[in-house]
Amino acid sequence: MNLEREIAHDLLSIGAVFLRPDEPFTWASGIKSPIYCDNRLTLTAPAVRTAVEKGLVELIRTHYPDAEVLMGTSTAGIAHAAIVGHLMDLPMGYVRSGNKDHGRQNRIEGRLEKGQKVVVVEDLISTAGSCIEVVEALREAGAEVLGVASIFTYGLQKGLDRLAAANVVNHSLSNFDAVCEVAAEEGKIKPEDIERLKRFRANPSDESWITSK
Ligand SMILES: O=P(O)(O)OC[C@H]1O[C@H](OP(=O)(O)OP(=O)(O)O)[C@H](O)[C@@H]1O
Ligand SMILES: O=C(O)c1cc(=O)[nH]c(=O)[nH]1
Repeated sequence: MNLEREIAHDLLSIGAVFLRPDEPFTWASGIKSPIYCDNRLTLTAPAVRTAVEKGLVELIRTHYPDAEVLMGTSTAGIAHAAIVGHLMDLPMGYVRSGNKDHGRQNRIEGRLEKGQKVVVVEDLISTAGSCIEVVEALREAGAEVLGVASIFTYGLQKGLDRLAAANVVNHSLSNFDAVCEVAAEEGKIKPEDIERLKRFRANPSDESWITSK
């Protein structure tokens, strides 16, 4: 099994992937979705957490060998950035969603020198809005952002277009297609629901999948 399928299997095995076409989730972007992938649950499942963090280490070594600092996205990316930073013996910090309104009023936490080569650690990419905001804050602070390392991506066209427009590279351990494939093989999803999921992924703003079965 390749890594994206192994991680898909791991996420499914701990119940981190919720398929609920009849009772849609609302994503951070406001999109109504038949699927929600809760990577936060990997933190409380040590065997899967180990697979995820080792995967992220390999991904960063392969795609961003010059990384000098890891920066987690708030909040779900922070723990992963901390664990991977520890495993790679790299400095780690995180980027808040906005400036803190007391203390040092930081948005970026941890020391960051101008010109340092940074990899952003994100748990999940839907529309890519969150990770692009983080990259922009880091660039504004003078960092050279090598790219994003994430656990899961939906591969939505909107996300891909936004990443390209912002000149941000992303590499993910697993993705929507791998989860659908493995879930179907393991009997964890009904064939008719796969069709609805695929229609959703092709065009999330067309909500006709909600009423059709
Ligand atoms: O690609 P996007 O459309 O930006 O969506 C993905 C983001 O949404 C989730 O975070 P959420 O806002 O739920 O906050 P959390 O990390 O604090 O749980 C997830 O952890 C990503 O950061
Ligand atoms: O876009 C989101 O908010 C989102 C989607 C998803 O599947 N999982 C998650 O944690 N956030």
